[in-house]
Amino acid sequence: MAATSSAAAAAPPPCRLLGSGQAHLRLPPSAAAAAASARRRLLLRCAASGGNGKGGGGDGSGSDPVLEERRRRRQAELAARIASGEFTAQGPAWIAPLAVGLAKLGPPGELAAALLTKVAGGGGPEIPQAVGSMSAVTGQAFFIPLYDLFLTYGGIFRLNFGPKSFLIVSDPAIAKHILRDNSKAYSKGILAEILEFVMGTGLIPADGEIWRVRRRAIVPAMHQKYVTAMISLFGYASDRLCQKLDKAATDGEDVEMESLFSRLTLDVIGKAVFNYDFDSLSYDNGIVEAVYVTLREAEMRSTSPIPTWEIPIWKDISPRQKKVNEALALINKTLDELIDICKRLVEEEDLQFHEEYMNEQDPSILHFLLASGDDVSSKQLRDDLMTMLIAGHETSAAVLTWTFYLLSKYPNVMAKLQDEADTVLGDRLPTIEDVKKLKYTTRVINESLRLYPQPPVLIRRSIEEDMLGGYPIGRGEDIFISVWNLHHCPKHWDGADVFNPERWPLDGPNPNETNQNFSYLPFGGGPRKCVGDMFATFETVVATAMLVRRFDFQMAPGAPPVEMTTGATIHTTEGLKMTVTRRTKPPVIPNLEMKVISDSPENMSTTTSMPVSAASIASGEDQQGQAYNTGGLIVCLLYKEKLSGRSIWTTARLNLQQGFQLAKNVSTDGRVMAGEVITSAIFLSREKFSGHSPEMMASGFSSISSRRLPSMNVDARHRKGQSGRRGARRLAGGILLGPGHVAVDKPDHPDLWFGTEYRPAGR
Ligand code: HEM
Repeated sequence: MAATSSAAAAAPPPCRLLGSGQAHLRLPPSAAAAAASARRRLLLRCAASGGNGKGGGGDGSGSDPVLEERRRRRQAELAARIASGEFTAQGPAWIAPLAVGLAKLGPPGELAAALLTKVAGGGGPEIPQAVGSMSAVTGQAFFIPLYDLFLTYGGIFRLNFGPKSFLIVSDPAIAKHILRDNSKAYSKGILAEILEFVMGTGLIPADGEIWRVRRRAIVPAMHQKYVTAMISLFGYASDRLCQKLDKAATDGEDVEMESLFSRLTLDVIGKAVFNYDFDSLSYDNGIVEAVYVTLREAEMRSTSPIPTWEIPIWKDISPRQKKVNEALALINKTLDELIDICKRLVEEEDLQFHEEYMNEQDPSILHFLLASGDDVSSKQLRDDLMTMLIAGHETSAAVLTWTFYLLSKYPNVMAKLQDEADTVLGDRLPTIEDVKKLKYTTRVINESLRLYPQPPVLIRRSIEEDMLGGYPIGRGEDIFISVWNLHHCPKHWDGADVFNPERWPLDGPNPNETNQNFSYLPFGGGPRKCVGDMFATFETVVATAMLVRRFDFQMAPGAPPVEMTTGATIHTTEGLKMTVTRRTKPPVIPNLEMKVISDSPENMSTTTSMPVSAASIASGEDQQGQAYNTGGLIVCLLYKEKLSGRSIWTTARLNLQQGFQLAKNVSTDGRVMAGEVITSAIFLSREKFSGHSPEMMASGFSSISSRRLPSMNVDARHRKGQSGRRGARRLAGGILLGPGHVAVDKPDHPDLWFGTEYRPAGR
């Protein structure tokens, strides 16, 4: 996103950007009382607790009471301090910072400050002023206290922090004026300063002519055909994450979802922007580490009280800065190499450039830019790529993190979501048509972005004089447009703090800043609106649908409380630790005619037709024994019903050779040649291999793995009290060897089950 950008920017530092300082000024008693009572009524549960479950959306299944209490206390304290007038300044805008400066000079200065405030207090209408205090913002994300101040001071007020002063905008009409109607009067200000070291003059920080030229070059690269091509990239990347979660579910390990989402979106954006596979879900290589070092630095700079990176000698000797410089050098080198490779590809290809130009093998934005003949320096190209990498990475990761947090709190939303994913996706990787049908999933993302906007604040600086909300403002004003406040404003939203995807009708338009008249700004608005809005929406919808289709997600027992902090976007303070369990649906057990082959190799070709159903294996001790006696190989077949698209499980008992034979018949796209079977998984009972030579087993396994049998994801549980997963292990080709009993899941045998799921070959 502009996210980072915005984010970093967006997350102006409680310290460096806001400085420090203390105020002591008055709010008229009646106004203070009214504000306090409004706050009591409207007290926002802006904590990560996910709302109170009222309203159409969730059931509000509980948040941490200790956390809630701490939050309530903090807010009540702040509310009381605001009501006491502690934060209220009077007089013209320049007075408070100057008065604070004078007061620091000792008693004479204090006297001068008091006089100044008194004399200046009698002017015309002035922007309401609040004076920030460090103690009000420490220990929580900086945008949270701004919400209470907004309820007191209104849609525009000035916040003075020591010598610094900011205009805080929470009014949709003023936001529209700044972002859209008079956008040329505003630059990115502080944001550009903070991000210069990593984004240079990339699209997010750039202003003026550079921004105009680069935006005109980059926007066309994200055309409809490109975004459609990205859907399969989102699907594959999400599938990789599913595989990781499969393993965690099998191993019974909890997972930290925030970092996994960060990796998922890094993998996506690397391919999408410059065709580089970070594969960060699999490895932590140098370049992945370098990207994270750089991101952390951007966050640190946006929240640090002292800009140590600007101190002449220190910046050259500090180990931290050295590491950052090395990371940047590695990223730049990698980008230069990718640019060179791409240039060669463009020279060699004989595709004609046109509006919807796209190289199928490399649909990246970089490829489009080079093919378009974009006449730009390597440095500018690197700045643009780096900007999009950061913009498209952190925002999407944050959206997924908070969406899954909310889903864990609202199980009824989760159930609806899973229903939609089952119906629309079945076992397939999503297509663009599927994504359009995932309407409820899209509403969940829309609503998640309302409650947790990424970034929570947009930053601007006035470069001309202007009128905001009826108040004149001068040049050089630093402005924070609080998207958080706009999205939580109790006047605009019913149940503002409730996660309620139903507030957005399924058959209505996709909510955006235009149809919500700037009360909803998930992707900004006006000429600087996010260029990746459709990309990001599809990405998060695909990932969400694919994950919830396969897994249930709950907060892990003993997980640290989920609280917000600001980096480039809204982060959790201690991660999002979740327990992931595979969804086990009671299998529909058909009485299908299955071929059961005799145990002896001579009779391999002789097939006996007899009815075999899952129940015949799972329903009793005798039959289980029988299953093992046939040769120890149970093949699970997943049928895809042609008409309904529903999956049906059944099993057949086969001997080893038969199993291998079947595996060989699985084509590389996962379909068994003959019939409707789309995948298979083979489970073996180790003890039962005794009758087969090691050579035969080895050749069987290698033939399976060379066919890339798609049964890579296998869950097996063994009968309670037996060796369990300790004895189970994977072999080549995803075959699970387990010493225990294996049987098909069955509602009346919840402790006996196994399953596998369809994967396209090679995934
Ligand atoms: C859910 C994910 C995303 C969110 C919430 C998001 C949000 C935003 C917002 C709010 C802005 C406006 C910033 C401002 O006005 O200061 C923005 C700008 C931008 N975003 Fe995104 N973004 C997301 C994903 C992406 C992706 C995937 C890309 C690239 C592929 C991207 C590229 C950009 C760029 C280049 C800008 C700057 C546009 C300009 O200044 O002309 N964003 N984003």
